[in-house]
Amino acid sequence: MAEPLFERIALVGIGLIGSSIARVVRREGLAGTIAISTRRAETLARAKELGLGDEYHARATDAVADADLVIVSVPVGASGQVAADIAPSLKPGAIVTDVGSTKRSVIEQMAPVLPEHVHFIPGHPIAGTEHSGPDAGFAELFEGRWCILTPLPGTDPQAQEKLAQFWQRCGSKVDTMDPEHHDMVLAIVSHLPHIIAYNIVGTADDLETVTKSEVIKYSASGFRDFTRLAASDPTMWRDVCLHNRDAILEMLARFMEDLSALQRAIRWGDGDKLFDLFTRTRAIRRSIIEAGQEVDLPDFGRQVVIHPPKREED
Ligand SMILES: NC(=O)C1=CN([C@@H]2O[C@H](COP(=O)(O)OP(=O)(O)OC[C@H]3O[C@@H](n4cnc5c(N)ncnc54)[C@H](O)[C@@H]3O)[C@@H](O)[C@H]2O)C=CC1
Ligand SMILES: O=C(O)C(=O)Cc1ccc(O)cc1
Repeated sequence: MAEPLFERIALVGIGLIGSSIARVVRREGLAGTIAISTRRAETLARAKELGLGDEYHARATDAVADADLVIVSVPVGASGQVAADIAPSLKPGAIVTDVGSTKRSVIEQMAPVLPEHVHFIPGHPIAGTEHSGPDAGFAELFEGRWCILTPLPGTDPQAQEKLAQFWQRCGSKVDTMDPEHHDMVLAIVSHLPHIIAYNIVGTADDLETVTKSEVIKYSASGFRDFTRLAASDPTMWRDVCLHNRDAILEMLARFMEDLSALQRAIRWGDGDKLFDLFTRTRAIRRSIIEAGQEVDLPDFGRQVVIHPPKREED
């Protein structure tokens, strides 16, 4: 087993992401000690039952005391409160990071309350599922997935390099990005798809002419894919919507304009327009597969079917 990267890692929040980190840290021997803390006593007890760490603390201050790396894995709306709680107990020189799906808001909440003597380096593993809680995590979650760091100006390059190494040893590829740009990119590739999924499943649920049992019975795979996303954690996604408001509204405006154009093409029978758009979007799917970015979700055993190129006359 390689040398641990950190003497003591503290995990604040032990849901899907926190528990996946705990599992991979244990598997790869990345920490001398894993100290866990979370808000609810039952979740902490479950983490202990699952043997996710070495120490379990009701108070986050006790978990982070003397930690070299602190990872905050809570819904983004709780980041400021957690940062304020742990601030007085952080060791000088410790690296403090997070995994939140939005970055500008997390920085605005955490940076002002963290002491100057720690290295605060925000992060976001682009890896997850629709499940939540400590039972949902798995050590392979980050394998081959990107982790984006959004360091603040003046960040210590050695601390940044050490955090990048940490994520690489968890199996991730690491990129750095400006927080505003991160929030724009994620708004289109992750936040909007979830919002659209919540919306379409809600629309189906509200229909009077098609019954709920018909929706369940006849749901084609397209609709089923939406129901997976729409089963994601409500607290987490409420917070993402509220904390990446501007970028999401910008992308939603673009989306609705394009949807109106699509609606017009359908209304006026503009087959060429529909065909052109569908051809262009199909190429994006191919690029994702070629770039090796398609994920096989272990709990679904979903297989990727790559269709042969479509003939002109089809
Ligand atoms: N679920 C996903 O697919 C992904 C989630 N993320 C981000 O990771 C973070 C955590 O998400 P999950 O692990 O999925 O959520 P989760 O719901 O599975 O776990 C959240 C954890 O935070 C704790 N918590 C909640 N409020 C707290 C508070 N005020 N103080 C202390 N602990 C608190 C909960 O007890 C739980 O242990 C979120 O910021 C989310 O945006 C990032 C990538 C993927
Ligand atoms: O389950 C899915 O399809 C996801 O998109 C997971 C996910 C959710 C939130 C993130 O910030 C990153 C990844």
